[in-house]
Amino acid sequence: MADDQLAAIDEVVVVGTGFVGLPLALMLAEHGKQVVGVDIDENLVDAINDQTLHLDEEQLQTLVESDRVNEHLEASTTPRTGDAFVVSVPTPLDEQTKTPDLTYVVSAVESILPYLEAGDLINIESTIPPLTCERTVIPLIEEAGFDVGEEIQLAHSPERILPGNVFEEIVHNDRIIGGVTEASRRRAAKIYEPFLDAETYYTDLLSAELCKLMENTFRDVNIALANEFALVGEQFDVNMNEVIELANHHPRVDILTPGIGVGGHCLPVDPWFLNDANPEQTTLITNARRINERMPRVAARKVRRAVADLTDPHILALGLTYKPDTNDMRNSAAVAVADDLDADGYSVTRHDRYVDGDSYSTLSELIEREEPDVVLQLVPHTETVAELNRMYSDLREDDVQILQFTGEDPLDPTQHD
Ligand SMILES: NC(=O)c1ccc[n+]([C@@H]2O[C@H](COP(=O)([O-])OP(=O)(O)OC[C@H]3O[C@@H](n4cnc5c(N)ncnc54)[C@H](O)[C@@H]3O)[C@@H](O)[C@H]2O)c1
Ligand SMILES: CC(=O)N[C@@H]1[C@@H](OP(=O)(O)OP(=O)(O)OC[C@H]2O[C@@H](n3ccc(=O)[nH]c3=O)[C@H](O)[C@@H]2O)O[C@H](CO)[C@@H](O)[C@@H]1O
Repeated sequence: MADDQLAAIDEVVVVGTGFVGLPLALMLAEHGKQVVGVDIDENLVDAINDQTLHLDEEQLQTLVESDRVNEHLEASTTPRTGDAFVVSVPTPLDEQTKTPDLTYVVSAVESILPYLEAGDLINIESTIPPLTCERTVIPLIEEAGFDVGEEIQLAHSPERILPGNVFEEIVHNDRIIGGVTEASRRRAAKIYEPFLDAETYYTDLLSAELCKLMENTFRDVNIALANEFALVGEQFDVNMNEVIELANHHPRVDILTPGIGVGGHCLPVDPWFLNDANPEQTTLITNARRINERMPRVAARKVRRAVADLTDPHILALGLTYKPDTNDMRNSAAVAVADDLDADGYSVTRHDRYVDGDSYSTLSELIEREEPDVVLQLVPHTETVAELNRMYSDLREDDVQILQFTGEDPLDPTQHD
């Protein structure tokens, strides 16, 4: 079937309006689609409808406040009918068993079923384990009496946006669309057509599921390699970042940056989905995970060593997010480092202006209030780094030790004393 013979997509129901679903809903509404954003979080639904959301990317915030978006986007706690349903709900990891938790996907698909009509499209954007569409999603739709592929089109287009650069990436990242049929994937592409300025690649459902998991596993394993290099470097007392930079001058070498650990919603989670699918063949992947999970303990050890000469130091920990210039604390290595020091009996006070808003006005005011012996910068938020830079000499005069995991070697807190 030629693309122009596929039924139009005018009304889109986005189920799960969090980090992934909301930007899509905003983009579609801005481009004139009639969008219903469904979420079980009533506060979020109200905030979307009242336009009182605060997003940390300027262009997304502009969309939240746009009249056009307001006219075309309505949030609701229950689905409605529509031409296409996009599922963007969480797919967390059961921390005990390291297995995927599909309960949100199941309840989201179940919530759509009463509103489904022959001719509709369901597109899963959530990151899902291999064969989730075939073994979980398709049976749910078929139990509701629909023939998947004939009456209901099904696609999986995993989201690839990078937190911190969502507006740019939602438009310019190439899209992978797996479909149960050719018509399903081509029709799913129509969802993105209004704003996508990138290539679309078509495949089957399973390949799309695997592709997303492989992308994040690739990054996680490569960060683990950088971290392992940093651990090797420890014994030689060399700055491994400099060595990595030298190695990266090789035309086929591109080593990533070692750090205090790998956080976020995706990299610490998705590799386990592959492990769950095939435990025997994923030993490199799980070893890499374990290395990355170990890094906060390594970082805490470095801090302990750096403050060993101080008696009962009061440590002011700055930065609690999983990476700089975001307010997202999910699986944050910085929190794990602070927890480790806490558990060891250190007095640690934590602050992150990206997370706790106006808990302090200026860093100097906070330092005056807390009177720390050590300022430990765990996350290099641009603003915090600039503030600390300005305060170096004053802090040194007051005998405050400054440790920053942003120095030349990210695993060795640069000491200014
Ligand atoms: N955060 C990222 O960087 C990112 C990037 C790419 C892909 N992903 C994947 O996208 C999916 C969503 O992640 P996220 O970061 O947007 O999560 P999120 O927690 O920010 O948002 C998910 C939303 O779904 C809502 N929800 C849960 N169950 C629901 C239901 N049954 N019906 C309606 N709403 C429901 C929640 O209330 C929440 O608002 C996950 O599979 C994730 O792995 C995330
Ligand atoms: C393949 C890929 O790119 N996927 C991205 C990723 O987004 P993310 O924000 O989770 O990714 P990162 O920015 O890599 O950060 C993760 C953690 O790794 C630490 N880190 C990073 C680089 C490094 O050299 N050394 C490090 O130590 C960093 O501090 C942080 O804690 O998953 C999203 C959801 O699936 C994707 O959509 C998105 O495309």
